[in-house]
Amino acid sequence: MEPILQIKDLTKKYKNFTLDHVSMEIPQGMIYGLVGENGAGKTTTISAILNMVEKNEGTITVFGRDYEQAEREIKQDIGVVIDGLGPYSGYYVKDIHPIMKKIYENWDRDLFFGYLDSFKLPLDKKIKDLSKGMSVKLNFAIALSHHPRLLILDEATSGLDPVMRDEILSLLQEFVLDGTNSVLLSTHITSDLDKIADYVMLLHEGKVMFVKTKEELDVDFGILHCGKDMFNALSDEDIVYYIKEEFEYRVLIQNKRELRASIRDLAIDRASIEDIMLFYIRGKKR
Ligand SMILES: Nc1ncnc2c1ncn2[C@@H]1O[C@H](COP(=O)(O)OP(=O)(O)OP(=O)(O)O)[C@@H](O)[C@H]1O
Repeated sequence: MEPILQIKDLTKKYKNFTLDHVSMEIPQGMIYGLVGENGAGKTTTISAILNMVEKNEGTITVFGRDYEQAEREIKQDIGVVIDGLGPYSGYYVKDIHPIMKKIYENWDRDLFFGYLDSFKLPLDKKIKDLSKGMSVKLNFAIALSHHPRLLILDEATSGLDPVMRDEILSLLQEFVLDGTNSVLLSTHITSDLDKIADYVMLLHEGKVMFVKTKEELDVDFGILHCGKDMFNALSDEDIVYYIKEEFEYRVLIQNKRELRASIRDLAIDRASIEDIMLFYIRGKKR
């Protein structure tokens, strides 16, 4: 099956920052999470995909077509939640329908009003008077109501309370359920990715630190707390990164299962995406 999105060697140079040869492939039916510290390059990646900033190098293929050459057609099949609804702030919620109908060939009136209803969004409220959560929900309703095949979200769930976030995460899982749609989302809230991501890419200072399936992260990685003797007994291949604390070593290990089988009574904790990210950014290589 053709990937929904394919990026090869995407490079964008700013004065003090380079997004450095980022490549990614999002298969159909997958949720792909982009994580990294502030300034890692997540928004730059998404902006370059959407041709909102000019890239220096690289190719971007969406639905099998070169993005630059077929941007108008491709955009008809992409739903985007990347910033607020600034340009529409003076409009009422109900005004969005006639505007979007002109933009999207597949705009689905019933679907849109269905979302407004299920999100309990008031039709007669001005967009600038919506709460943060309400405007995020409206943004999602807009992004989904033209039957896109790819959703691109930049920090879309930050600022939402846990109940609303959960609702949105369920919506995303539903969106990819038929196996043909995909989602690319960047977030600081790594626990969201623990819940729903199929793939995770960690960006650090413009570079890709890793791309792993969620299953690989769960099955391979673990955190071992140990003393010096045990640390010295580990092989270099087992240690991804380590952090030396005052009284112990904290070690991000890979090959969790093999290690458990070969060394008895080893206490290995589960590594969340946040743990893994911290080790990759703050940890040391042996
Ligand atoms: N227009 C610009 N001109 C110069 N530098 C820029 C520009 N836009 C972004 N940058 C720089 O690029 C780097 C990456 O920024 P980017 O917004 O992509 O990071 P991010 O991972 O999305 O961060 P955050 O999590 O804080 O949103 C930063 O150092 C930022 O200052």
